[in-house]
Amino acid sequence: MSGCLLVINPSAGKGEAENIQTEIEPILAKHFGEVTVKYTEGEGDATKFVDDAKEMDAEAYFVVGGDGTVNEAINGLAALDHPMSFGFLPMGTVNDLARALGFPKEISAAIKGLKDYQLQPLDVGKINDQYFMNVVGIGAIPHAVNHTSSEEKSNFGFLAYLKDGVQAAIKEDSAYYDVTIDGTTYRNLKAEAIVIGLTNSVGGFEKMFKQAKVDDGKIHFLALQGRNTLKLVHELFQGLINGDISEAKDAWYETGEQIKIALSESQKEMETNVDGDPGPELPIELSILPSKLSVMVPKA
Ligand SMILES: Nc1ncnc2c1ncn2[C@@H]1O[C@H](COP(=O)(O)OP(=O)(O)OP(=O)(O)O)[C@@H](O)[C@H]1O
Repeated sequence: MSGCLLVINPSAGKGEAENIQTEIEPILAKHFGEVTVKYTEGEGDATKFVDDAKEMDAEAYFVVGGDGTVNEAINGLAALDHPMSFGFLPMGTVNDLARALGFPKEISAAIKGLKDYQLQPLDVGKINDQYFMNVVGIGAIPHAVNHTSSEEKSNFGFLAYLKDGVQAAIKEDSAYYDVTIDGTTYRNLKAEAIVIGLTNSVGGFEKMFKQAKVDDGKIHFLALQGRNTLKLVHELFQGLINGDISEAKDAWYETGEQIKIALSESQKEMETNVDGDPGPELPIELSILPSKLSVMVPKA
């Protein structure tokens, strides 16, 4: 095993991703030897290119792009029995995984830090037949995210659109769920929104699951119940709730390794959002692949 496949999404990071190539390529060459560069052209390329890396017997697969590109890369790597080392430079607007891994905020500092990286084990989540690295949302929040254009998001800011979207969606999206966590089934759980996370950074907010570690082998499950959901969402995202989320009124927090979620009988369809993009409709089955990947983390 040697060499590195460097995959660049030229549309990420306001067109800056291409310029990054000249800076990162020599660093990767020093670590892994020969570097082969590929540019993505559209959806799914960062997943497909993992096959090329496997054929090359590459030691590392490195992507430059936003969370969408990182999620695609993870979908390719997690399907391998023995994935090669994974690296990335966060060029998106949210960069949840980089936040969770404690990357420096400045991209130049992240590049510098990769001269002397460390390999961090990383859990990967599975939802039905796809993989996720960070978050699955169900109910009011994904409804708001899935139905808001990116212009609206950047014009009004994340919290503003979330607030409006959640407010509108809560009226119609309060639903009853059957949830099975590690073999125990809870029936007719009423919830306005469900958030499932693997790391402490959800949608750019770093205090949602304070105690979550990227390699704790756990899925963190939070159901928000009651009329105060909107207030609770706000407080959680702002980190206003002290201590454990499980102490919060109207919130039900659990962790598990296998989680099934279905709508209780005869209800309408319910959509999900997976790592920021629309995901499968319910029912869903989630599981955790503990320390499935080894990810390059820049040294501070
Ligand atoms: N050459 C290209 N031109 C335009 N779009 C591309 C190209 N290559 C990949 N894409 C698209 O870019 C998307 C991923 O973008 P990116 O990595 O910036 O993630 P993101 O989720 O938009 O990030 P964020 O929301 O954090 O800014 C994929 O959906 C893919 O279809």
